Amino acid sequence: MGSDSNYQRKEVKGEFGYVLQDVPHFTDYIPDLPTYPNPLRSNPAYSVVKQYFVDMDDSVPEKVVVHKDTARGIHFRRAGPRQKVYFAPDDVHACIVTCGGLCPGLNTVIREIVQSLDYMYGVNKVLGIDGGYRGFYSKNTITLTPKLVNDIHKRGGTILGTSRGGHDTMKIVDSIQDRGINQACVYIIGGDGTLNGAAVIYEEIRKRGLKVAVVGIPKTIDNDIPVSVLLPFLLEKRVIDRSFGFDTAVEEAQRAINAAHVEAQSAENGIGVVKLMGRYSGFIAMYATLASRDVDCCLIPESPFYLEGNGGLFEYIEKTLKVNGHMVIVIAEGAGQELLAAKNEQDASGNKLLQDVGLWISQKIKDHFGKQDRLPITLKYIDPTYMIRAIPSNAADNVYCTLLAQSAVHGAMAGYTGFTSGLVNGRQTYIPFYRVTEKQNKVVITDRMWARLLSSTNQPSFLGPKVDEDGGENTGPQSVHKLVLCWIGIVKRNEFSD
Ligand SMILES: Nc1ncnc2c1ncn2[C@@H]1O[C@H](COP(=O)(O)OP(=O)(O)O)[C@@H](O)[C@H]1O
Ligand SMILES: O=P(O)(O)OC[C@H]1O[C@](O)(COP(=O)(O)O)[C@@H](O)[C@@H]1O
Ligand SMILES: [Mg+2]
Repeated sequence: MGSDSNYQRKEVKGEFGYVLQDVPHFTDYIPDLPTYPNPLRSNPAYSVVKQYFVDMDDSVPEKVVVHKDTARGIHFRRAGPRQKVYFAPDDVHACIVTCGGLCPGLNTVIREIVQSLDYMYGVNKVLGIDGGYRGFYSKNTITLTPKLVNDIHKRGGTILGTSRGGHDTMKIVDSIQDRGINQACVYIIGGDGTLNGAAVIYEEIRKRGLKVAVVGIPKTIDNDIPVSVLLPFLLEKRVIDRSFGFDTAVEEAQRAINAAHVEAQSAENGIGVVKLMGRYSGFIAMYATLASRDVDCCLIPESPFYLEGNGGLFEYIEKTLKVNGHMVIVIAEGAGQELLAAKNEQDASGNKLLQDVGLWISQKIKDHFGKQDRLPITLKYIDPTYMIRAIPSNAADNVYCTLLAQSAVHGAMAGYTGFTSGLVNGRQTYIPFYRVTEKQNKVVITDRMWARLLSSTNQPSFLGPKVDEDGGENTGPQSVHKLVLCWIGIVKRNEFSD
């Protein structure tokens, strides 16, 4: 195997097009480091488990669907404990920070990092950074012990607090140095913005030659973690299977959709509108729609829509009300923003501040059907936005958070740095920062999942009027089936989908 590593990227190439997109290691920039046997070797819980330690050559493929003549492709380092560690338990300090918006499971990740460090590696100097990145230099730290964090997974939010914007990389790295922490693991839990920040912190730490592992744990309720790869037809596919908290958020969204459905069903021409989170990516709306089966129309930022005319939303609403007598519309907060008056404002982190598209669309529907008593409708608007992210994580997310946190702890103790832990094709891996900072993950509307949704709701594609073979206009739900078949054809040819 040949290796071509540089400061930014560390790639190992093997036979048949094998590529390992490796993560940085202390030994890349600090010579002659001592190593220690992994304390897990004498831990009764692990010493009986055969092959508990991960083989150095284990890697996980980014793509599992392959053809017989395709190259082996990109791989990531498999996560898990190594035979040797680069920290002696008594020497190492750890700290944990949570940044950005809330997400179910933050407390579970904090709890598991603290407990894994102590129970598996004997590390008991763990500090919590208060209130996001700026807490490194503007607030007192919180001492975290297994006892203190024992019950926190039952609570929503983050016990450490969080914030957007306003951080200074130099001051953060200075504060790590000033505290006299010369051997440290910094666990940074956050979304796309946070991980961009973590990549810069890692670079500064490396520039200063510090033995400080910078480890990210990807958090985003929107599932927009930007790990993507360019594929044929310029389509993108995410690498991380899903982000923690997403499952919980989708489950909670069902409650709002159910309420909207009950309200709509109980009124003549009842319409329930539910707004869900998703600033740039409509994953929550898409999965909540697929899960609920009560939704007749799902609108997401990636798929532009229009209201009036053939194939438009109003026409579809009218048809659905005539056939079913009621309907439910789910709209992601970032959908249709181009139809609203531009605001051009940003939050402290530089994220676009959105207009309330739920209120806007509800009013538009009321105005349209109220015009000349066109169709008497009853519309109820439900906005559960913050409710779906302020709750504790469900069982599946709790398990997922535990694995992410344990993987992160194993990786840092083994001397890896500048990486995030992440589930790839069902396996825990270490992913270099540059893969999570290059792009934003979005619903691909030419992907099989969106086709499944269109087949399930039978909603229009909003791709504009289409002309039939016989020359007539063919718009709305009927043409969706053709579109779906066409997409499935593309998917089958390219196999980029799941
Ligand atoms: N492009 C960026 N480069 C460096 N740091 C960033 C960047 N975007 C955001 N940050 C920092 O990350 C933190 C959280 O970012 P934000 O976008 O609010 O949340 P999230 O990480 O959940 O996307 C903020 O403190 C902000 O200063
Ligand atoms: O917390 P705020 O500033 O109101 O932001 C709301 C935004 O936070 C989110 O819940 C998550 O965004 P982040 O992943 O950037 O934290 C978005 O869905 C939503 O648009
Ligand atoms: Mg974000």
